[in-house]
Amino acid sequence: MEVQLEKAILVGCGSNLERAQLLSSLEELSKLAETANAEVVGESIQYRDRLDASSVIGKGKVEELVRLAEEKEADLIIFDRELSPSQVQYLEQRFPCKVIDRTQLILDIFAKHAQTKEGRLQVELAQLEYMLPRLVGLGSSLSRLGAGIGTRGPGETKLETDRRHIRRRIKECKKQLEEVERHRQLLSRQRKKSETPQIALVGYTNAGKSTLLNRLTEADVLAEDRLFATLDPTTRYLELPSKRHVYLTDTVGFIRHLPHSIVAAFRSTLTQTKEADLLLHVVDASDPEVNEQILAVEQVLEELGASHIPILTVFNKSDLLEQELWEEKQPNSIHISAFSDEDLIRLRDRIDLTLPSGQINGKAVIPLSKGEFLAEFYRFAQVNQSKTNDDEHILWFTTELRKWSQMPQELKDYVVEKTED
Ligand SMILES: Nc1nc2c(ncn2[C@@H]2O[C@H](COP(=O)(O)OP(=O)(O)OP(=O)(O)O)[C@@H](O)[C@H]2O)c(=O)[nH]1
Ligand SMILES: [Mg+2]
Repeated sequence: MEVQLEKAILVGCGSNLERAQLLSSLEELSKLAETANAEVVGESIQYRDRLDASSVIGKGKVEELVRLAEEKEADLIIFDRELSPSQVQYLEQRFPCKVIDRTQLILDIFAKHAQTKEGRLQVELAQLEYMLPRLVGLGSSLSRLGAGIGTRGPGETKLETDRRHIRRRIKECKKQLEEVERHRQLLSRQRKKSETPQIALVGYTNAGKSTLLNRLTEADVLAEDRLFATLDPTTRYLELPSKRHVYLTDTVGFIRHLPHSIVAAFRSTLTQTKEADLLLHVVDASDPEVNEQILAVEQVLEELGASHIPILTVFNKSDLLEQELWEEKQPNSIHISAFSDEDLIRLRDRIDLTLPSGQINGKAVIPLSKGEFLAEFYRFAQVNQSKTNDDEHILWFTTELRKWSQMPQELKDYVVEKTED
């Protein structure tokens, strides 16, 4: 099927002092636009210290861009910042085509890529909440947008444009999400109960998180050179060199100015990040904007309440670098290429060393008739005190969490008390 590309003009705006950031952000916007099936036919940056309240870029610049839009037969103008409802209204009246902002573009991509029921509900909720205050007057601005980028909901649906229906749909989405979340919590509680440590892959979009999940666990997650390839979390079992088993979860990537509505809507998906025992922060070391990307990820982690979790920073794509620059600079970091088998061995070892290993203290009671389990028990725990009465052995023991997670269930069945620290 031939995909209809929409012609887009990108517009950046900000102080002259932020010139470098504005340029790189616009470049990123261009990648986002391509991911959303737009063809970029023009770009423009307006440097000004104070943004114009109604038009953002100033009336003269608007006129200039209107001419450019006509000349290039543009279908849409994309602003590289979030526009207020009144700004959208003002700009739409002037331009001969659609006007959307960075947030709307990201939401559009999310809608296109969401696969699971939960992912779709989360995106739709974020889109509708974003839309609601922007529908002004009797005729809605969204219906004026026509079709294409900015009007699509998840799963090829068209977004609701009627204000009353939107309110109703928001309620429905929230209700359904609560149900999905209850189910997710159940699963997560089961995982916690199994005492298997949880590791979450986090990082900027396109850093290589899914590639690493696939390479480490033989999962089959789509990994692609495009932004926001992954929206729905995938969890896989991984055995570390110490034979410890862990869960490894891959989830949605972050980006600069990640819309708040997205962070809010994806909160339940992202709780997996918050509950992890270790975060692998995957960084594309070959990206010139690597520092900004690290900062953006750290900001989102803070917003999620996950900044207290131990982090191992994985500088990925080292095969694209001429020299290794990072390892010495950052503590708790490792430099790898996801494509190198040797590097993956190093990474596994490093995860093993970094993953916190707590202790379990407990008491086990083993019947005399099950003597064979007694010897087994000594293999997995340090016995501090023991007592034998007429029909059972009573043991007080300490063991590392990593050994505990390897202890066979039939042995664990004899443990009658335990505490973790
Ligand atoms: N050269 C090189 N490319 C890599 C490496 N790791 C991943 N890639 C490529 O980077 C692109 C993005 O990889 P993904 O694994 O999809 O990235 P992601 O972090 O999951 O991205 P999102 O899901 O979009 O957030 C793909 O084209 C991968 O093949 C690496 O070590 N070296
Ligand atoms: Mg991915």
